[in-house]
Amino acid sequence: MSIEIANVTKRFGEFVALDDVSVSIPSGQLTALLGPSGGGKSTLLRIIAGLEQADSGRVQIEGLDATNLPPQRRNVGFVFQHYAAFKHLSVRRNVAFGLEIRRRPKAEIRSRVDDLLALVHLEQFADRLPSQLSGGQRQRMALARALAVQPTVLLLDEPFGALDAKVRKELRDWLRRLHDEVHVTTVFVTHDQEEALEVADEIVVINDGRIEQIGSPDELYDRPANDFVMRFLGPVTQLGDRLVRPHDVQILPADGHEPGATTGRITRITRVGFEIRIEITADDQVIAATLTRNEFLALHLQLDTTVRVRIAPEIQAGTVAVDSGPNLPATTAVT
Ligand SMILES: Nc1ncnc2c1ncn2[C@@H]1O[C@H](COP(=O)(O)OP(=O)(O)OP(=O)(O)O)[C@@H](O)[C@H]1O
Repeated sequence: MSIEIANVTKRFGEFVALDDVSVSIPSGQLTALLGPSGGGKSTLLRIIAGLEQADSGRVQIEGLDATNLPPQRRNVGFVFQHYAAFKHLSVRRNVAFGLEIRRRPKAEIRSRVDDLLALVHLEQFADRLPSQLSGGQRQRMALARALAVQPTVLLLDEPFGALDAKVRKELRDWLRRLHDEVHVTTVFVTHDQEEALEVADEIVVINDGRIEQIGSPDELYDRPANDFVMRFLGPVTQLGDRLVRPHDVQILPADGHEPGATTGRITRITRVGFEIRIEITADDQVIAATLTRNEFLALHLQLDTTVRVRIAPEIQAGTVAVDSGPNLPATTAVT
């Protein structure tokens, strides 16, 4: 294990930001800390970095007890959402900075910086100033700079958070490919479930200062530990007393005899790109289902059609019992 967090608690005044958190982050993987705003993700990352001290608990990095070490002795590299580059230095000098202050030989610095600029595809921008780069290019420069000193661990706090959706998506793919090349243990904070599901090897879901679940994207999506994780990772709907993904709701003709189905009436049909979203009202419950266009056409569904719905039998494992509270709106996702 590369990073071991044991029983870490952090308070800000009376407020408990992290409540007895323990997690092991494996070496060489890309791990996402995922959760809603204010849940404690950044605080945990900053405690790993040494930028914040835990009130109690321990932090080990590659076998080294880092609990009381200052950031510069932890051998971690970090990148934040708003990266503070040296404005008056070229891209090349920014990337070289950590090596220069460590007084590495000039030839070594030059060759390492060339390699890094190639890795982040910024070779042709080496002599520009940071202000002459796009936001995405600047974040790539920040990553190259963090990697320059060969950190044991790379910590990224919403590194693409300030960029527009398209650039975010490009950088996300690019981070995955970069990681496949470099394999440095990487922990990144995100509140975007799609980003975590797409990029991470492992996801730690943090909410309200506690860990809700740790697992691979598939484990979390297919076997959520609880109501919270299920809602946070994607749209859900309630069928009877179960939470289920709308695409796991099966719509059947009204005259069938399949077990476990509820009769209802179609009260809304919306087409969104390749999927058709259908609302079925059964008793007082509004159930959301999504179908592909072909499934929809095959079923000859229209407004007011009476149908029967059930959770597709093969996916019972991917549902959770509703914890408490009133009926949910048809589709909800915590954001
Ligand atoms: N220096 C501080 N002083 C007081 N409260 C703080 C401080 N830093 C964080 N907090 C509080 O601790 C809680 C957790 O903050 P943290 O930044 O870790 O959350 P987060 O999950 O990263 O959220 P976000 O995605 O919004 O950054 C928040 O309620 C925040 O207001």
